[in-house]
Amino acid sequence: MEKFTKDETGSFCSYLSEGCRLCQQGAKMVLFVTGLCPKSCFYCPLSDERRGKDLTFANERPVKSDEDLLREAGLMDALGTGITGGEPLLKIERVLYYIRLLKASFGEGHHIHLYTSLAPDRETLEKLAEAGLDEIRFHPPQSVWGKLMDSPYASALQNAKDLGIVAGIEIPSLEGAEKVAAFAEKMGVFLNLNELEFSDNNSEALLKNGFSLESDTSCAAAGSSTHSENAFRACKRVHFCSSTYKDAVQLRKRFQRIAKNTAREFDEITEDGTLIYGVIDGGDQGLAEEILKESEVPGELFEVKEGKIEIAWWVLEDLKDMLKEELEPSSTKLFIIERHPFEDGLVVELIPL
Ligand SMILES: C[S@@+](CC[C@H](N)C(=O)[O-])C[C@H]1O[C@@H](n2cnc3c(N)ncnc32)[C@H](O)[C@@H]1O
Ligand code: SF4
Repeated sequence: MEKFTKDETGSFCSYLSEGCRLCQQGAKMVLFVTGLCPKSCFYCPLSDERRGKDLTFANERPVKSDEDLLREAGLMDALGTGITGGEPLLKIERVLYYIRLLKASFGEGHHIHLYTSLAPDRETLEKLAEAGLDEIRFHPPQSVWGKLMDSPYASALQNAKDLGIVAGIEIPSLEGAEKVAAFAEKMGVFLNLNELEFSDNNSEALLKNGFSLESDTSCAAAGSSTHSENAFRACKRVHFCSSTYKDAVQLRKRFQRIAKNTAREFDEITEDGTLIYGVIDGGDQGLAEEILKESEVPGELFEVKEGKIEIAWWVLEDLKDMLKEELEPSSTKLFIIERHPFEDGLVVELIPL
């Protein structure tokens, strides 16, 4: 029997695919190809903004042109891309186009994996292999977990392997996972299990299906990890990715990569990969600029924007009394902000001065 030890986030594994390895470094861009999907998994985490809509995103950035995609990959210094959705294969031509574009722009070494809940035919897999797809992860619905050997997923996995695509199965960790593990073992492929997570959109369905939150501070569903422990015994190549791990490690590392590439001289990068800077907002901006000049604040420590000045937080702290006295009559606001490291990134904290 395989032995396993959990790390501090509750994850454990006996095998990590190359796609997972890069994801753990925060080096995988997430390419959401379309929000369209023919399945209706009760645990589907897609938001209303994406579900059922034919929209494309690179990480959180809407993709309207190739430049949007390439710019996002450049910003985070991506070493690879995970193609997801919705169901990416509903837009197969788009998927093939993006695989070719990414390989042509960043080299053959740019690692690309794809998620699908379908069992594509050989011809589709041939096209994907020709375009350069490195890894594919199948997500069969829970209703077929007990009869996978007789399902089209068996031939899809075999065809993918024969065509030189690294193949695996990726499912949420639910009852019956050990049957999928036995199937993965027979097929000689890896199995990724995701700790079942509550999201804004699936909470009601998860509660209805008998799940509850593991704790007040986590999105994980209680009991999900137990099914992975059973699966681990049935397959040599298993990875259980905990909800905490996704938040604590993957996202933080991706933010750190983006922050390193986008931070201005005066942005402080936090351990979480968020940025902290000061803002002089509204009011008499001309006077604000004058005060900064008179105070001999170096030009690289602030940036003048439409209706506001962004500035090193420590400079703003030093000058806040003077700025308040001079600018308050024109209703200027001073604050320090912490936000996710992209344009209009989510504000984590805002401290008025
Ligand atoms: C979000 S889906 C995206 C691609 C595609 N729609 C699919 O389901 O395969 C990627 C993986 O997320 C996992 N997943 C889906 N809903 C989940 C949930 N509520 N909690 C944890 N993992 C989930 C599934 O294992 C799936 O393979
Ligand atoms: S296959 Fe993926 S996108 Fe489609 S319903 Fe299931 S979880 Fe949602």
